[in-house]
Amino acid sequence: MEMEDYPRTMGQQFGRRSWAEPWKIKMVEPLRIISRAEREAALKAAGYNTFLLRSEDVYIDLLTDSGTNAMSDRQWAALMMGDEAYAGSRSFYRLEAAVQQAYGYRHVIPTHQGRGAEHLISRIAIQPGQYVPGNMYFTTTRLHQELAGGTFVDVIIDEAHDPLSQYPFKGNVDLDKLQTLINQVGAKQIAYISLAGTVNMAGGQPVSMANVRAVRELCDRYGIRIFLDATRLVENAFFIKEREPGYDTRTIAEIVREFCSYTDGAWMSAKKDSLVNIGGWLALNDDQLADEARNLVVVYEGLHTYGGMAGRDMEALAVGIEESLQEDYIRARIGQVRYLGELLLDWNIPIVEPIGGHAIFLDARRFYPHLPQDLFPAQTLAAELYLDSGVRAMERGIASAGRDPKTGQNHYPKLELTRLTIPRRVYTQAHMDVVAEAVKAVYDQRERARGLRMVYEPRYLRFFQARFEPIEG
Ligand SMILES: Cc1ncc(COP(=O)(O)O)c(C=O)c1O
Ligand SMILES: N[C@@H](Cc1ccc(O)cc1)C(=O)O
Repeated sequence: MEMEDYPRTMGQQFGRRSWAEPWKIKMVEPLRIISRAEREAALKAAGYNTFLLRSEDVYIDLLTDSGTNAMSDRQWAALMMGDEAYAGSRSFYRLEAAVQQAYGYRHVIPTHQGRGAEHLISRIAIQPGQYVPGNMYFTTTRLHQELAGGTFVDVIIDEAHDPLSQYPFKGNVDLDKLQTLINQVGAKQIAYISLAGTVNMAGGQPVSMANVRAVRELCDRYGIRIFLDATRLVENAFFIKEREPGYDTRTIAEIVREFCSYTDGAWMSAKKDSLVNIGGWLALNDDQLADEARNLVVVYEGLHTYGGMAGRDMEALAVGIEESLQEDYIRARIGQVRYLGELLLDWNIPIVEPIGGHAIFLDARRFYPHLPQDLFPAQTLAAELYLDSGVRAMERGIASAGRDPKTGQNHYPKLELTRLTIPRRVYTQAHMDVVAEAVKAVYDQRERARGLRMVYEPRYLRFFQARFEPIEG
């Protein structure tokens, strides 16, 4: 299929007719915008790190799509049905069935959120000294792999590191890179393939079904397992349906099931695709590995029938899984992200293309070509955007990439991005217009930006708590 075949806007896809969200608003939460002088004070107090702002001081919050989703009336009703038994909660069995049905794995171990599950899978499936190839790093995923003694190796295709590449499946694994690693270290030294769909750090880019099938075939030749980060797999399935030959008549639910069938298990941050505010799980097909995970979960998360979630959380999650697979929901979800991205493209503002699933990623290298990466261009852009409009974004560049644990040297990622992440079912098209105009205003003053210097650097996941000061001049 040629790239020209893809509809650039949802509007084009449906001719001249507009689309709208498949829900109406039943409850509202007031927003507040503080003055420019107050924003300057708030940003300074936060060390120019948007993670350290108080949400009260934020107008439109595009920090993350994690746990920031609006639940449906059915989910709120489900909360009342939570069974808060310590052991054997009815709500767990309901969740277990929902995960088995939607994702197709045999064993389900609940966790408080995604990184709880990342911790478990890393502890049980990595031997110290082993390698973990994956389609681009994710911060928490890689850290847990490293803490378990593993070394992450990036085997994503080169296109993923190029914000301008229009390749439709920029999340794909490069089979040659994977084969080279196998040849170099030997299959026994590979713990598993860490596969994510979509790929968060690449711009929410999808993996094709053909690619996961090919990875499966390669791994079968060597007896290597594949574990999937299923956090945004529903969004990935939307892109497969839209772009991959043969999938346009398949349902999102069928695509999700087929994708998972090529993998041996998955971990999940349910705070994204599954439309809840907290929760996660680890799912495995192997009985012995599942026993180990079920044993370890009681050490770190809670009993194996709640894993850190309340019974009500598990009820809401079970409903959220079903809702996430509805076609009209996912079309509107991705459609809203595209709406914002296309406004920015119309103004020639540099973003990662094609537009991905959960966010618009501003390309800070092209936005601020005069700022070297050591002056934190993406962090600077997030700070400037907040100052201009009270819109909160997130750095996804050199600060997020952290340091090599062996050499202590900074990683210098090719992608230096500022992420405008869209919570699900929360903001309207008018909010997207305001955000686009705010980005435009910052773009119009781009020569004035001077960059930041890091003055406090925590040891783990530094971007969450690091503090910065502006470069004067
Ligand atoms: C792709 C991906 N994997 C894993 C995680 C970890 O999940 P959590 O934030 O729920 O711990 C996140 C978000 O943090 C994510 O975006
Ligand atoms: N996974 C969430 C929360 C998070 C943010 C940044 C991180 O590096 C880690 C976790 C997100 O992508 O928004």
